Order: sequence, then C-alpha cells, then structure tokens
Amino acid sequence: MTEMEEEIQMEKPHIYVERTLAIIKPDATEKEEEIKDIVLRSGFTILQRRKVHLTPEQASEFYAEHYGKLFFPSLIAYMSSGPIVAVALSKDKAISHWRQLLGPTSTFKARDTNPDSLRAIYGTDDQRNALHGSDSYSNAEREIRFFFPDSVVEPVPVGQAARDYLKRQVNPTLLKGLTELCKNKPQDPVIWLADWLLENNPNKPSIKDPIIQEPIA
Ligand SMILES: Nc1ncnc2c1ncn2[C@@H]1O[C@H](COP(=O)(O)OP(=O)(O)OP(=O)(O)O)[C@@H](O)[C@H]1O
Repeated sequence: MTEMEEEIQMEKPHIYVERTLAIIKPDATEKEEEIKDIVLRSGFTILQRRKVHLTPEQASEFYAEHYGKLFFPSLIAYMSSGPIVAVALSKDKAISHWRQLLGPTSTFKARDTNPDSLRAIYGTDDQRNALHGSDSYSNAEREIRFFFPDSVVEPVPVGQAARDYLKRQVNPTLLKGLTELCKNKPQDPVIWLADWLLENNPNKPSIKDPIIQEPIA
C-alpha cells in the first residue's frame, strides 16, 4: 500500500447533516407546492411538515426576541392572520443555505439585490416576506422543538456527554450536599458546601491502614 492510499484509508468519514426550520408565512401558503419543489431541487430533505394557525400568543412566543420593536405588533398580527406551514429541513449546512435561498429580510431589497431569491419571488413587502429561516444552530433547535415538540433534535454531543457525566459522577453527591446545606443554613454557604464536598467526596482516597498514634509516654 502506498503512503497516499494509507492516508485515504485512515481519513474518517465526516457526515454532518444540519437541520433548520422553514416557515411558509400566511401570504405564501398557496404557493406551497411550488416552494416545496424548489426546496427539494436545492438538495434539502423535508423531515417534518405541519400546517398550523398560530394564535397571537403563540406568534409572540415564537418571535419573542423582537418584543419591544416598533414592528412587533404588526408582525404578530401578520403571523397569526392565517395558516402557516412549518417545515423541518435537513442538509449539509442547512441553516446558511436556506437563509441564502431566502434572500434579504425585506422583499423590496430582495427584489433589488437578489432577484432570484425566494423572498423576491414570493414576498409582498418589508414585513410580509413569505418565508422564515432559523438564523443559528441554537435557534434552529428551539424552533424545531416549538413546532415539533416530539421530535428528537440531536443535542450537541459534547453537551449530552457532559450531562451524562454530571448525572453519573456529580449530581448524586451534589444533591446530598445541597440538602444538607439547606438543613444547616450556614453563614457562608459556598465555603460550607465546598468543605462538605471535600469531606463527603465519594472518590476520596481511603486510608487502608490508619496510623495509630502511640500515646505520648
Ligand atoms: N423593519 C421591519 N419592518 C417590518 N417588519 C419587519 C422589519 N424587520 C423585520 N420584520 C419582520 O420580522 C421578521 C423577523 O425579523 P428578523 O430581523 O428576524 O428577520 P429575518 O431573520 O430575515 O426573518 P425571519 O426571522 O422571519 O426568518 C421578518 O421576517 C419580517 O417579517
């Protein structure tokens, strides 16, 4: 085997499929089939689809980050004005690819600068821009759960591994310590807890043959 062949053999497969949430907003739901064709032709897989009519409260919860902005009330009125279609999409780099396909937030700007983008084609104005796309990994996760609460969104492995580790190695002892802390209510709870943990550390090395002190003659 040549050196190069060896290198190719050793390379680990890197398959990472990202998920994102797309929404067909009330002004574009009648174009769902057309939009779906473009989505599939662009290499996305449709994992889940759901048609819902949000109440103003649900729309407010979904767009909570915009609470307080001037356009918030009209955004909520728009998003709860009729049924929407929520779709969980997957693809390599799905989040950025979908946002790219959407184009700028404003339909007018999209028509000027990205005339082939979905918002340029299906949007109506600055606000009624036909489609939504998650803007980050954490928002994608939150938004997919919002519409598909039963779906399992794979957690970041590090996060899960960390949670498993804490559950196994730390939580049982910490819980006991916190219970004792509440019973005792010491003046400096942090120092008290630190001392308690040191004293009750289950991994504390045990002394096999304790030294017996000879009484001083
Ligand atoms: N200046 C504005 N005037 C009116 N509506 C706006 C304005 N800015 C944003 N919106 C509305 O609020 C939505 C959320 O705004 P955001 O800034 O998150 O844009 P976006 O991330 O491109 O859109 P989305 O979150 O819907 O994918 C927009 O899609 C649009 O409908």
